[in-house]
Amino acid sequence: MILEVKNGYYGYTTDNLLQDISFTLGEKEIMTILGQNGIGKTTILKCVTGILKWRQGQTLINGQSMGSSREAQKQIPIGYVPQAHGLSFPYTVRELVIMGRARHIGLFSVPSKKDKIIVDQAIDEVGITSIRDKSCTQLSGGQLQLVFIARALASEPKVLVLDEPESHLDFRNQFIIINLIMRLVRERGLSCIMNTHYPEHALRMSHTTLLLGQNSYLFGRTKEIITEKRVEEYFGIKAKILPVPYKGEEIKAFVVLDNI
Ligand SMILES: Nc1ncnc2c1ncn2[C@@H]1O[C@H](COP(=O)(O)OP(=O)(O)OP(=O)(O)O)[C@@H](O)[C@H]1O
Repeated sequence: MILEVKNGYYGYTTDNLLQDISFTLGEKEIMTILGQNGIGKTTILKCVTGILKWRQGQTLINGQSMGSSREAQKQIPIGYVPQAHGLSFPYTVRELVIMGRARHIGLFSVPSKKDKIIVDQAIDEVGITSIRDKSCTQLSGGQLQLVFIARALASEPKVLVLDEPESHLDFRNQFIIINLIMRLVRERGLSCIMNTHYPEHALRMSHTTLLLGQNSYLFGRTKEIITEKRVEEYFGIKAKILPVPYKGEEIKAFVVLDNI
């Protein structure tokens, strides 16, 4: 196990938004977090990455508390990909990705040759070399999402944390992002935590799922968590989940029947 959250509580007011959240993330595992708008998915990611501090409970990295051990953070660096909104400052793609090297570059230093190689590798890995000198203000939503993923990769993370990376993208681009994340886990050996609004994406790509409800949550193997009954209970949606054989594997098709 590479990362663990133990009994996490968080609230923006005196009330707790998140209560007693616990889960584990294994090596080369993808975990998805599902739940309705405003339920607390982004807040969980911010607490996991240390942007927000758990009110109670903790994030453990390799068994060590992340808050108290800088060594643990160095051993298992976390790359964060926030929800991609448009940028108002016209950085080029390469300039934005170089920002991912911030923790490796001294305060008054300039990027080294090694930094630049790692940045170009990250740009290449997500397939945006042809636009690397373009201004980020001129990119499509899908391209900008790839730039944010490249920026996180440039930090050489062991764990990638992504906030709804496929939201606001068209059908094909959603799938390109999903495939990219699955490839990064397979080939780079990363582990990944990802928020999504799509149960079918969770079924397709994740090993484990945290299903967040108003005052409760479920965590476990994705195929055991995302069932027709749970989708009805947590989303108010009647759906069928059907097995579809493809390339020697079984993909789960998700068919929405009705809302209730
Ligand atoms: N900085 C903040 N200060 C006060 N309340 C906040 C803050 N950020 C988020 N909230 C509130 O906390 C709740 C959870 O927000 P969060 O963004 O974690 O939800 P989410 O599940 O990620 O939503 P979505 O699916 O719409 O992105 C919401 O009611 C939101 O309004």
